[in-house]
Amino acid sequence: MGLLQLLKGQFLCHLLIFYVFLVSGLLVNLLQLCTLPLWALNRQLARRINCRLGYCISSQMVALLEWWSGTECTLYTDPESYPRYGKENAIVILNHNFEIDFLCGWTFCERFGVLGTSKVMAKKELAYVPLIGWMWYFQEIVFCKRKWEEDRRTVAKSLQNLRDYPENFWFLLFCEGTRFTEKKHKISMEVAESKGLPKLKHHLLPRTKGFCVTVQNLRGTVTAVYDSTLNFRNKETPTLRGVLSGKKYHADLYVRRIPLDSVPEDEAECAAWLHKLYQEKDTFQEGYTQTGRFPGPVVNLPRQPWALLNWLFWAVLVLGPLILLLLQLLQTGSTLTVLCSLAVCIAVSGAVHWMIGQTEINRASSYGNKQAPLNNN
Ligand SMILES: CC/C=C\C/C=C\C/C=C\C/C=C\C/C=C\C/C=C\CCC(=O)SCCNC(=O)CCNC(=O)[C@H](O)C(C)(C)COP(=O)(O)OP(=O)(O)OC[C@H]1O[C@@H](n2cnc3c(N)ncnc32)[C@H](O)[C@@H]1OP(=O)(O)O
Ligand SMILES: CCCCCCCCCCCCCCCC(=O)OC[C@@H](O)COP(=O)(O)O
Repeated sequence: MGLLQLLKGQFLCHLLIFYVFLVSGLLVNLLQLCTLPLWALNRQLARRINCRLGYCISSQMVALLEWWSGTECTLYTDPESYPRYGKENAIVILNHNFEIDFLCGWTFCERFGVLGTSKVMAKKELAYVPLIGWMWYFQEIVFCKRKWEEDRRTVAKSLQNLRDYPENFWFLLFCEGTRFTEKKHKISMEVAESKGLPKLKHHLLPRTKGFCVTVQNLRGTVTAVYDSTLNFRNKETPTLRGVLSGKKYHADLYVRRIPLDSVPEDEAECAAWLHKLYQEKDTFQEGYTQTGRFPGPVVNLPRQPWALLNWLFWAVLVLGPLILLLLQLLQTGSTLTVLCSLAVCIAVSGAVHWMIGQTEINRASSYGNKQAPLNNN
């Protein structure tokens, strides 16, 4: 093991990375808060500023994946569709099997220049995650409670807001609604059976309402659906803790561009269209399991330096004062101040632990663990 690899496993390094993330993230959140009056004066400018501020936070996680862990991301897609990526508004549909799938999604956003504007239909609980959740508020992320009676109005309203968004965006939907577990899979396949739908091997049965309401509200704004299927080489199950410890993974993403015009307008037909899409996705996953690759040619997509440069900028800005403070502490600090500093370190590492915990499947919600009543329209 090289020295660098040894360093990457050290707790102190993790603490420093998280310190930069935490302090810069709080500064960015504060700047975002300062843009509040601007929303009333010039909404489009406020949005553009918040995209860039949000980028300062999310790209740190991308830098962690691309530059710290060295994870490689390979894109399988049709070369004719490729030039459109990042140059149009799109709804992205992704399987939800991995703890870092959102991070791989962000990496692709970064490579196509839409990281700052990337959107997702996220569970409401994530709105309260410090830094990321707060940043999302200013990025006009669509939150749902996964209770259709409550979501149908709020989700449609948030989607309507995106209709005059000033920059190209990708709107991510994990239609399965929750991460894949064996138990959730078994239950959702019982639902599939009761609805007379074919069983899926690698996916949960998709929840169709969020997709249909998205298509309804973003028709005319979004031009395509990017049907994306993610998998990792060597049957790896990547984790954010692994990434933080410098473990290198290899992600493969298969993307099909489907013009939005070919998605039916009628709700029942739209739902049936989505079920059929998931049956096809299941075939691609099965193919990957058998052959270790997706169909279609590979597009070479090198990582960009911007995420790393952004991290270096914030590191210089916030680590400088920390080093000065620590030196002062060593020279003049009483036992009490040294103990207080230790307590701060422990609090910071507790915060890391809690935030990373949000990504862990073994701490996933119980959503999908029991059959919701059928026909809850
Ligand atoms: C070129 C490169 C391309 C791509 C790059 C890839 C990606 C990059 C893109 C963007 C990146 C952006 C951001 C990423 C960063 C971070 C994201 C991180 C995390 C956020 C993700 C989440 O939080 S996921 C959870 C929240 N989201 C969702 O749930 C969305 C999907 N859900 C829905 O659509 C739901 O319908 C709903 C939420 C709108 C409403 O929920 P509710 O529970 O009320 O659902 P339903 O009404 O749909 O449920 C009842 C129907 O479901 C049937 N049923 C009952 N039990 C089950 C069961 N166990 N399993 C399946 N189905 C079940 C029931 O029969 C009802 O059926 P109907 O036929 O009546 O609908
Ligand atoms: C650069 C330093 C990085 C330090 C680590 C910071 C960690 C912050 C991570 C917080 C990001 C949280 C995003 C989690 C997304 C996610 O995976 O949500 C799951 C939901 O879809 C479904 O939830 P569930 O029903 O529970 O499966």
